[in-house]
Amino acid sequence: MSAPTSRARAWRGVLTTPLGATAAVLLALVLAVAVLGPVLWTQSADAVDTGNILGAPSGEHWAGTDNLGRDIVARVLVAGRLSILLAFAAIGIAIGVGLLLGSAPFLLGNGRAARLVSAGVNVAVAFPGLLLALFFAVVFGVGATGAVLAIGLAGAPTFARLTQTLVAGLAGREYVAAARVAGVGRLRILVRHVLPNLREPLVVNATIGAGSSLLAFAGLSFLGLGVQSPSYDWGRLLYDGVGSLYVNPAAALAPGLAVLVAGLAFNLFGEAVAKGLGVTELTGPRVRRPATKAAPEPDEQRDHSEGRPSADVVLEVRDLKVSFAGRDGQLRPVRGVSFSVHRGEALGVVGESGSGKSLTALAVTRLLGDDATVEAERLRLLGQDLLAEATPAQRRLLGTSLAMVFQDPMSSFNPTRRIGRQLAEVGTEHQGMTRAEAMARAVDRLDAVRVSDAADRVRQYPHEFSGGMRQRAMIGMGLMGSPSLIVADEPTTALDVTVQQQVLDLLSAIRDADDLALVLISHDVTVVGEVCDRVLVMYAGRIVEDLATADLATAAQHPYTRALVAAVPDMATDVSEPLATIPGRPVGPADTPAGCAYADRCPLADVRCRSEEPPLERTAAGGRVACWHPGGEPDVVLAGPDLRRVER
Ligand SMILES: Nc1ncnc2c1ncn2[C@@H]1O[C@H](COP(=O)(O)OP(=O)(O)OP(=O)(O)O)[C@@H](O)[C@H]1O
Repeated sequence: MSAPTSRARAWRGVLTTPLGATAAVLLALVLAVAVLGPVLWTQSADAVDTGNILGAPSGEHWAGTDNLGRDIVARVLVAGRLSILLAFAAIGIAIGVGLLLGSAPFLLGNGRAARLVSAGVNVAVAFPGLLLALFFAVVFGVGATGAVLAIGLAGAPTFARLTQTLVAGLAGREYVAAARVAGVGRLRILVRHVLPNLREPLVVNATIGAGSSLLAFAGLSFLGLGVQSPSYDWGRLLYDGVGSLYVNPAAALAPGLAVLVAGLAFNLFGEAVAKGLGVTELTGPRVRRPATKAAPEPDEQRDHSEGRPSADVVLEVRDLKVSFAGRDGQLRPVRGVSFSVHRGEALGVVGESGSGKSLTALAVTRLLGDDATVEAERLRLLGQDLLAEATPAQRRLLGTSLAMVFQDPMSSFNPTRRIGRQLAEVGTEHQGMTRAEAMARAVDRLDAVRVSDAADRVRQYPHEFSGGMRQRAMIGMGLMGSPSLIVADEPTTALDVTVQQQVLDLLSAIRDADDLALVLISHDVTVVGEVCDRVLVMYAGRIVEDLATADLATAAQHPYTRALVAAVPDMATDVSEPLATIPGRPVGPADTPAGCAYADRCPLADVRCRSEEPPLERTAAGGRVACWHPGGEPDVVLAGPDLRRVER
């Protein structure tokens, strides 16, 4: 139970700082007055004394009396409850409307309607809050209800903007992506995975907002637009007190002081909590088919394993391109990638950072954001066209046939939900299971991925799992359905070496047991060599070589593949010598040259390499290579740190 404990510790930390302790005491006092005020002092607050009208402060009446001789201090104490309730109601409206508007872009799928809502919120945020409140106060009429609605609605844009920012941040988290892959609808993702994570920033901001609402009420009541007689809040008392300012200034001062103290208490407490808990937030891709179908299929578009029966094909990718609108024109980090993966096959994708491995995987799993344009001649999973708009059937197919394993097992799970419930969601969403059945399946799947004491573990939160266990649980989540394909993007990079091996062994075992297809993305040739049958080597958004893993060490044709392999130290590496590295830096999508993208780093490059891009052509060994000098002897420079460090 370390979550509640660490949370409790954080709260204790908040309360033991001078600022936190002062704010907490002040807030407790204010709330105590709100609760007890009307019970203890209503009688004296209502006691009319016509013999002491507008009396000056005295021992009996510390702040004097009002125009009916009633005790000002007692009235201020009684007014606390209404003032605070009104502020809470207004903040409730602001949060409710803010949540609706702020989550709308996520629910609307970031299309035109979503952009319209965002633009509306941005305009409203730019509008001065008090002016908005005045506008609404006039619209809703004079009185407490009008003031609550006015202040609530005027505060909504700020909360909408906050929610929008927080939701956008959480929408990029891997557990949200995992839920999307699992086909969970946007509304459900919002309710289950996104909103629970907004609790803390929202509570902190609501606390601060309550302080500001108190001030806003005082402002409206002061203008005569708030609470009307005979009811009274602090603002109303202020309004009445100002009328007799020259006779008894304390009549205005006392409610003013109450607003100040209560506002300060809420604001300080909110700030202290934000500081203590580390809350810093205060206050599907466009899929397009190519316009014209490429005429005859070039050799480049056919891949290595085309001889195999088509019924075996799990994933088929032809001429996949991913582009983004850059400041200086379009960027295309994936420039025409074609491959197929068959049942039972493990395909590795290697290449240095920025070569387009992850974008390729994300395009296949339809997890790219709205800013990406995906084009492909063909993109099919189990024969289903992934380029078509996602129908419920397609979402189900993606949810049950495709499992995605991400790099960081911590961010792959929603930290606020128990592991078991997160796994079980796949069962209840896609397989029509009851909660109990899905939970039983979750236990079984955790067992299958070798998580010990699975029956107990399902009740734990992600942070109670070790890194390796979380990654195994993530794989278990993929196995809740009956996947035909597992896409694992750097699944071991965040783990230590011994745990890495366990996860790789597990992936291999699962593939063997269920005859699954596996796409394993890694910058580490050794990892891929260990698990995969076939390797795609990517460079600057293209496949530069496609070969059997067995050929990696001895029969690679492309100088880049050879350099990658040569850069991996083995038992024969002389430890007194610097480790091999590839000279130069990989080219980015903005500076891809006209000829071969690797030419600047290639020891074999000649004039042709620098002017003409080599096509991906079939090799005698049955692979594919894109090089004008395949098989030429590369001259690997021995210097510098190892490849992994060069890449990062
Ligand atoms: N949203 C984006 N907008 C513009 N460029 C992008 C975007 N996402 C990725 N890129 C660029 O696309 C290129 C390929 O990125 P990708 O993440 O696929 O590389 P990678 O081979 O997986 O590298 P890594 O191992 O570091 O994850 C990079 O140069 C990256 O900067």
